Formats: sequence, structure tokens, C-alpha cells
Amino acid sequence: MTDTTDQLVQNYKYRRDIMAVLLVVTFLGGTIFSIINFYRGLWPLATIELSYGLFSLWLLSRIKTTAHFQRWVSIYIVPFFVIMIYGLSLPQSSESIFVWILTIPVISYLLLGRKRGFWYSVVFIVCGIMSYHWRFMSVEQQISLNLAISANVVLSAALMMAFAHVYERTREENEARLLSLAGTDPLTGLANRMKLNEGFQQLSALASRHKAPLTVVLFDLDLFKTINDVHGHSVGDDALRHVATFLRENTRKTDLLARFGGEEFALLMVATSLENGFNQVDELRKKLLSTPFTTASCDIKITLSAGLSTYGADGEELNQLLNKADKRLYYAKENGRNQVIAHDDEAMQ
Ligand SMILES: Nc1nc2c(ncn2[C@@H]2O[C@H](COP(=O)(O)OP(=O)(O)OP(=O)(O)O)[C@@H](O)[C@H]2O)c(=O)[nH]1
Repeated sequence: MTDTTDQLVQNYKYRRDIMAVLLVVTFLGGTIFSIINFYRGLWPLATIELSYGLFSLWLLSRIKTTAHFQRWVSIYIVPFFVIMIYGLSLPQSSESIFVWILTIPVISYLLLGRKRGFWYSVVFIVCGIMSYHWRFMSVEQQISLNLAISANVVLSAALMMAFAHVYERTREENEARLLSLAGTDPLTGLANRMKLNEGFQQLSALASRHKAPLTVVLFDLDLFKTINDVHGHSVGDDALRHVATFLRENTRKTDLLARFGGEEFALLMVATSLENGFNQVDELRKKLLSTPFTTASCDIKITLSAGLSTYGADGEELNQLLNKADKRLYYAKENGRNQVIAHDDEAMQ
């Protein structure tokens, strides 16, 4: 993975930052509360809080680099909520402790994402409310007062959960949109070069594992400059869209088609040998000849030249394969255009 996608995903860097803040807070909070609860005689709670504070300090030193971030989040978050719920149930702890319930959805959604965040929130909010309710039951207050307290906690926690849910869903949608935009050519809607690089990593790994052929094709439209010069740049743009649609409609969904730049396109043909690739691309070349681009005033005949290379024999890196395909494409151009070349000719050596 490269460039923009890397920057966007960055292995959930923002979640690591949030987690680091939380670890600092739980280290300080755990230490301070353990001292307070020690003096109030709440020994078990003070011991648990101190241990958890020290655990947070230790985890802080690893959280930015660990390869098992999600696992550590779960290991951290479950005892965090369990201690909170235990604290909520104690009649001796402060009545204002219920505010901690409101942190459950925020922490769950921010650290675990929408789906897991939802389930963690539901489970721990319900447990927290039952636990908080229990402490008032145990001091035998009026039932109506208990219900009013519980209703307040339920409603405020539900509101926080709804906010966190909407925030996380919007963030996920925006991230998906940005990722898709980062990999799309704006003129044709095809994949761009970055997406081609990413796709190649996946498809070449599959080709290696299944010992299947993978063919790389580089197309270049012939004398495209003339179309721009004669009809104008915006007709040239429309012509590029026409070719992109033609290629998309005449290639397999499983193959990866990309605009490589300018009037060049690239295609990764999955499970296709060089010979099969040659035959298919040559059919495509002939078909494009009989599919002119129609404007309001005339039909414009577009032809293409293509060079092919194959994974393994011509290299294992995308750059090597593109260079080889480009060399053959150049040869096709030199030899009159409107043709497909899949092998090195003696003249090319
Ligand atoms: N309209 C339009 N033209 C583009 C775009 N990108 C590149 N071009 C044009 O494509 C043309 C490519 O010209 P050349 O590299 O000389 O190649 P050619 O005219 O296709 O000739 P051969 O490749 O040798 O067959 C240039 O005129 C570029 O301006 C684009 O996004 N829109």
C-alpha cells in the first residue's frame, strides 16, 4: 500500500493517539483514586485501581508501536469497564460516579469502531445502569426516586451512544469516500495509478500462490494529439471517456483496468497467459476500430497500440512489468501503430 491510502489508514493512528490519552488519564486517575479510596477504607477498590493505573503506564510504553492494537484495546477496555461497574455498585462511592457511564459509548466507539463499539456500549451501559440502580435499592430509597435516577442515566447514556454512533458512521463513510477518491481517476472514473499499484500487490500475490499467470497490458491511443488539435481539448476529454467506457465494457470484472496517465491505460489480466492476453487484446483493438467516438458533427475513429508482459518471465515487480510492456508498446508505435506486441522482436534487443 502506498501514498494516500497509507496516510489515510496509517494503521488507525488516530485510535492509538486516543488510546494513549486514555492510558495517561487512567494511570493518573487510577493512582489518585486508589489513594482516596485507601483513606476511605475501600481496600479492594483501591488495590484494583492502583494495579490498573500501573498496567496503564506499562501499556502506554507499547501502544504506539504494537502490531496487536485491537487485542490490547480489548484487554484494556474490559477491565476498565468492569472496575467502573464495580465502583458504581458500591454505596460508599460518590453519588456522582454515574457520570462515568457516559464515557462508555465514547470510549467504545472511538477505540473499537462502529460494530464492536455498539455491542460493548450496549452490554456495559446496561451492566453499569443495573449496578448503579442496585446501590440505591440497597439503601432502600423510594422506588419512584430510584426510577427517576435510572431514567436520567438511561436517557443520557442513550444520547451519548447515539452521538457516538452517528459520529463514527459519518467518519467511516468519509474515510471510505476519501479512499475511493484517492484511487479514482477523476476524468474517466477508472482506477488510477495508485490503485493499480495496490491492486498489483494483491493480484500478484494470488498469482504466485495459485501458480496462475498474470498478464500486464499497457494501451496508448494513437495520434491522440490530432484529436485535441482538430476538435479541441474538451472533445479530447470526451474521447478519453468513450475509450474508458469501451475498455470497461469489454474487459472482465475480475481484471483491473486503470488510467495510467494522459491517453495511456493499463490492464492487469488475471489468470491469463501472455498468448491468451495477446488474443484478447488484439480482439479489443479490432473492436475499438469499429466503435468510433460519435460527436454532434462527426464520427472519430480511434485506434490503440498495446504492449504486453507477463508476471514471472518478464519480472515480478510492477515497474519491471510496465517497463517491459512499454518497450513493446513503443515498438508497436514505431512499426505503424494500431497493433499489439507481446514478445520481444530481434530488432528490439
Ligand atoms: N483532452 C485531453 N488530452 C490529453 C489528456 N492527457 C493527455 N492528453 C493529450 O494526449 C496527447 C498525447 O500526445 P502524444 O504523446 O504526442 O501522442 P499521440 O499524439 O497520441 O501520438 P502517439 O502516441 O505517438 O500515437 C497530447 O496532446 C496530450 O495533451 C487529457 O486528460 N485530456
